[in-house]
Amino acid sequence: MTLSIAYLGPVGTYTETATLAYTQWLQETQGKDSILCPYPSIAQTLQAVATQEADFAVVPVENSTEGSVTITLDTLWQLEGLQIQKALVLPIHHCLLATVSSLEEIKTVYSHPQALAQCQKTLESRLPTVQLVPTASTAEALQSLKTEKNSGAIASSRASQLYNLPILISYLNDYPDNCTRFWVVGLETTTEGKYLSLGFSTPANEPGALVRPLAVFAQREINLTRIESRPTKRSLGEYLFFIDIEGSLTQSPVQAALEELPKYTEVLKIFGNYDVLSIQATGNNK
Ligand SMILES: O=C(O)C(=O)Cc1ccccc1
Repeated sequence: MTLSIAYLGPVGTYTETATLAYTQWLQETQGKDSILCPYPSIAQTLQAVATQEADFAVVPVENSTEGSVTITLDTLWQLEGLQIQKALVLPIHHCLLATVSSLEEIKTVYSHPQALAQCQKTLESRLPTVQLVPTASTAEALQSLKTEKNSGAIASSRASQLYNLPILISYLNDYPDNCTRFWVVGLETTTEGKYLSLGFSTPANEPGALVRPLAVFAQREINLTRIESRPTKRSLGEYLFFIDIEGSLTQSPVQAALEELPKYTEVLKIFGNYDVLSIQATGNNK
């Protein structure tokens, strides 16, 4: 059976690069074939799995420079039954693509908001007067280069090759170790792996409301690797908390912590237990 994998398209996005590395891993370790299905937004990519249009979705979740991709956290919270199957870490190396030959000719730069943010200092110093315009993905930004002469787009060198567009600046990142973590999401419940992600709301806005659920892990020497808050969207100042821990559902301290956690949470969602696949930056996947 060929697996279908939804990703933020079109062809040439960083998410596609991460997805291709995952399909290669699926082929090499499990002998499974897969096809890639591009979607126009991260929310639609995740919905494709929730509605069983696709078997898996690959979505960006966090960047080392810019932090969380909030639409991924919000959509994962809203949709029922999604489970993280794996995390993928991809080094991100941004380029400025343009058809004009000098920087002075560029009036507008298009890209995904994460890419614009990851290059903001460099843009400020090298292109201080340009207008920055967000697009649904880095590859989507390349459409503007066709229609608008004085425009540039931030995308990968792979996208430059695929769309046959010249690179005007080959290194645009503010920070050299710029990496993005992606999650592979499916419907199958996951029960083992090095990391576990969960989200919860707290029953009351009172002293200790957050420390109590966190202490459940600390008391058992379970390490937290990340915490992120998001508004509940019900009222100002009310939050959901997303946490990642180091641990597997096969370990009894983790099982005990998860049994105790409902005492101190209002809604609790376990998003999955998974391992990480680090993707090397090569000529093919940059
Ligand atoms: O727009 C893309 O290419 C994406 O895959 C989203 C993204 C943007 C910037 C860094 C990592 C992922």
